[in-house]
Amino acid sequence: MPQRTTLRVAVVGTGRMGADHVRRISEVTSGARVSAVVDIDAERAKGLATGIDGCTAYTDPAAAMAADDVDAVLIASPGPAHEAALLTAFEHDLPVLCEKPLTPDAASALRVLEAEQKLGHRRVQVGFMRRYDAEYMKLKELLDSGRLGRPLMLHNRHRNATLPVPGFTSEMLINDAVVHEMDVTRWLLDQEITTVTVMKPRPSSNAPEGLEDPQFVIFETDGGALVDVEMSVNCQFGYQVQAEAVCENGTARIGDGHGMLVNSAGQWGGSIAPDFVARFEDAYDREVQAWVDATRRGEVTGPSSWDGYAAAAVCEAGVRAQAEGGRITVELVERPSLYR
Ligand SMILES: NC(=O)C1=CN([C@@H]2O[C@H](COP(=O)(O)OP(=O)(O)OC[C@H]3O[C@@H](n4cnc5c(N)ncnc54)[C@H](O)[C@@H]3O)[C@@H](O)[C@H]2O)C=CC1
Ligand SMILES: O=C1[C@@H](O)[C@H](O)[C@@H](O)[C@H](O)[C@H]1O
Repeated sequence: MPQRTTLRVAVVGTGRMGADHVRRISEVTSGARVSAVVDIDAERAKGLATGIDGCTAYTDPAAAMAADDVDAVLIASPGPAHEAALLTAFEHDLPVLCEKPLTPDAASALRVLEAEQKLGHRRVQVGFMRRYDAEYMKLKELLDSGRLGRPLMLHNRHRNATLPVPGFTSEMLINDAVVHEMDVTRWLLDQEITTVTVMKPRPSSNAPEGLEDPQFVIFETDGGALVDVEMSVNCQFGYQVQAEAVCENGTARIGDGHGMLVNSAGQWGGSIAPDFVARFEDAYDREVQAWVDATRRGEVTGPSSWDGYAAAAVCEAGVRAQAEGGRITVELVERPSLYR
């Protein structure tokens, strides 16, 4: 299929992630440019648009998506605003890269699935960027090769130095953060998560009053694997994401560090990224490039709306497990043929 000319992208939401994606598309990604930025904060949108040739600032996502110079949409507004933006993009049959979460709950994610099915073709890539991280990709390749035998367990650690955003809640540890482990579990193992259990130690004294941090989350899968996630948003020392697969004939672990190991002044060691923007910079670059390349070929690849829905359903079970205790069963509808 012939490549389309430069893809003209509207970026909806220009906060931390949106502004970073605007920079990425303008300076790193090939084959695309930012033709519109949208933010309910007019000054923020105007400030960004001013520095980019041929870029218009909007406060209304629908107005941007109706513009003649918009071919595709990158949604980076907060989760609760995603459904409306996605449905508007579908009205214009525009391809979308939607930051995680697809939507904040399973019912709204199902509405998105239904609307996309009415179009008759996939339009959405969900921003589960770990699938584009070099280390996660290697782990996936190894597990798929079968060299280590069947995966039995996956141990994960997901640590943020400090609260990712002010006002972070105990539920957000699940919905906003562990949602990444839900996606990588489903993707790495190619299995659905069937139950969620959440256990909580005594909260860290670094956590603000009322925040249950850290939390220990356990998934069971329909392939018989057991997965644990230690989740913290107050670990203080840096941003650390690790995963260890325990298989029948061996184990494989990623996330132990990058770059140099230095011996100096009686110490040995490397450095730890300060935050997700630094740790996953390459993954975001690869994710956006993959989306642009696929869109220019007229294809949709990567995590689908189904993956977004499945993660939302696991999040719901996780939040119930937090509140009620015990093992909560994940309720999933049957996978529609569009996503098989
Ligand atoms: N993949 C990843 O590792 C990460 C993904 N995210 C996701 O990215 C999205 C954005 O998160 P942040 O950039 O951290 O949030 P943020 O709060 O920094 O920025 C959100 C921006 O959207 C604007 N906004 C709010 N409602 C809007 C609407 N209806 N239409 C247009 N603009 C609107 C706000 O004014 C703000 O400028 C979220 O879905 C979040 O979960 C965030 C951090 C990391
Ligand atoms: O998606 C992300 C944030 O929204 C979330 O708040 C962080 O905990 C995660 O580490 C990051 O990847």
